[in-house]
Amino acid sequence: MAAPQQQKKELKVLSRDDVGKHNKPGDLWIVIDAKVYDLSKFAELHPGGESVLYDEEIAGQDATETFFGLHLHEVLLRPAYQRLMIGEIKGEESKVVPDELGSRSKVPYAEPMWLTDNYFSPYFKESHRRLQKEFRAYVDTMIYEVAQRCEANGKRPDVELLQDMGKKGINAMRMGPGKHLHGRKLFADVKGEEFDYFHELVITQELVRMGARGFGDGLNGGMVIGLPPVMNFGSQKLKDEVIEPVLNGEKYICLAISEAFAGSDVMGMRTFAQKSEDGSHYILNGSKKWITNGMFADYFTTACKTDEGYAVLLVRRDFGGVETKQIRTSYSTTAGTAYVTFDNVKVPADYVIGEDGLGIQIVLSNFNHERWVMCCSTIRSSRAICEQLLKWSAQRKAFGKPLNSQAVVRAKLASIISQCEAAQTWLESVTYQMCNMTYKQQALFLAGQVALLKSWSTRVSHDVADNAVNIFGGRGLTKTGMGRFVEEFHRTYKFDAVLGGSEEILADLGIRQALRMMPENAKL
Ligand code: HEM
Repeated sequence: MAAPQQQKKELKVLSRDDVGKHNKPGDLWIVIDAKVYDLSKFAELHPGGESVLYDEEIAGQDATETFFGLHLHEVLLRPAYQRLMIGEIKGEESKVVPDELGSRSKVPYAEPMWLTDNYFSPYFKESHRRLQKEFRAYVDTMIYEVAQRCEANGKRPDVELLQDMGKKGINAMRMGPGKHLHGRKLFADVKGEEFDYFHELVITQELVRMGARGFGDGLNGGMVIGLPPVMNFGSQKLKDEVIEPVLNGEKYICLAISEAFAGSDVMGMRTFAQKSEDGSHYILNGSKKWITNGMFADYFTTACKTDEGYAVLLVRRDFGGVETKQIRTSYSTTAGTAYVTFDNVKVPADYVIGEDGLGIQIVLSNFNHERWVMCCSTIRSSRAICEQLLKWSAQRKAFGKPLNSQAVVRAKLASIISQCEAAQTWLESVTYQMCNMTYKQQALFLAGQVALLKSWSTRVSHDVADNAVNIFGGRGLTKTGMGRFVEEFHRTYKFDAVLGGSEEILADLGIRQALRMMPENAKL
């Protein structure tokens, strides 16, 4: 996960004896990793308290080991704390060097195998690798800080950022391969005609490394699931009105399917659209719940019942009668999760997406891809937590030894790392199938695979989150400091286990699909 970078500044060259003379209140220096910090004024502001700094093993001494047992290295890189650095110890070099922005981690298993030195992959070609490299640099330099800020203050992601992503073709790439990319200028000079699901996997997996789950969904999560019905089934008029403004970041869209009355059982929905006698419009009434980006969406891709069965309507906020209320979920309000009510909304008949009566097919056609995107993200987020654990268990000492010297800790690491590797390998194999199948074939042959993969991936996340908190201890339950990524993951991994079909429903779907395909001669 990226962090601010070290700034260059002129430092005094000092000896340990020089430092040792500054060891009391009002005159306090310490050494951390061969650098000298003047904490004289900071001591009383120190979030960990003043007294710990005056301990005789800390004040005027080398506090490296103690410091790294209690803080993330990024603390030292914050500009406010960089100013405390006044010197360096003569003849000594700092050992802890932060990863360059955009670089790959050298921690084993921190990157998927295809991205790790000395390993090979049949799937990822030069353009995937170029995209990964350039997009990681973009995420680290342009998105990371915004993500942390919005995750904390709950405000929607910066419109300027979404528009910049629009200009660079990133929003369009997040919609997956297709004609919408042909001839379009894309990020990292990827050719639209060559863009495949592995490019999309790269973008999705790079985005979630930030560890800010609410922000990740706020960052046009609604577009990823709400725009495909318009792109795949909408009339030319709707496509012309909606697609480009949404991809440019000028307008926002969300998918409004789930209700207080119906979650995974979409057919149980109650929102109803009554067609007018002259057929010119519908009157829509009902409510939708847990609608990602609903708070700031201009368009709502809305599933509802009609006299024909089910339909999907494109509802514009400015039709009137649409109200959105913020739902406070366990992740940040930056995702704009809304409770949406439609109160006698007059929807022109040409805002039906596809045909009235075919709503369920449209809704279902979107699910496979949506679930696959969730697999990409939950599997990569789990890996990012494994990286935190590998680092923490090497850095933290308990009972006089690093945590990783305990066999029980190593056994936990072995179990969750193996699961992450297996999940990524399955994901890449499914992705390869997607690259070689039509959308229809995917629905036929991969719905079960994707359902099982998603169901299992979130079981893996569950195991990772559970073990991560146990290894991090209280810090894994703390929103600031060393365990903040673990705390955030533990609080939010369940979103993937529930959204897009809950774990149990999807596991069952996977098996029902398999049973349907059982050969006749294998049935008793
Ligand atoms: C440049 C020097 C230091 C800076 C800038 C600094 C900064 C911080 C910050 C920002 C926190 C809040 C938690 C976090 O964000 O990680 C914290 C907590 C803490 N610090 Fe420091 N600190 C420094 C040195 C030290 C030293 C030398 C000690 C040695 C005892 C220490 C002991 C603690 C403790 C015990 C906590 C509470 C940790 C917890 O709740 O888990 N700090 N410090």
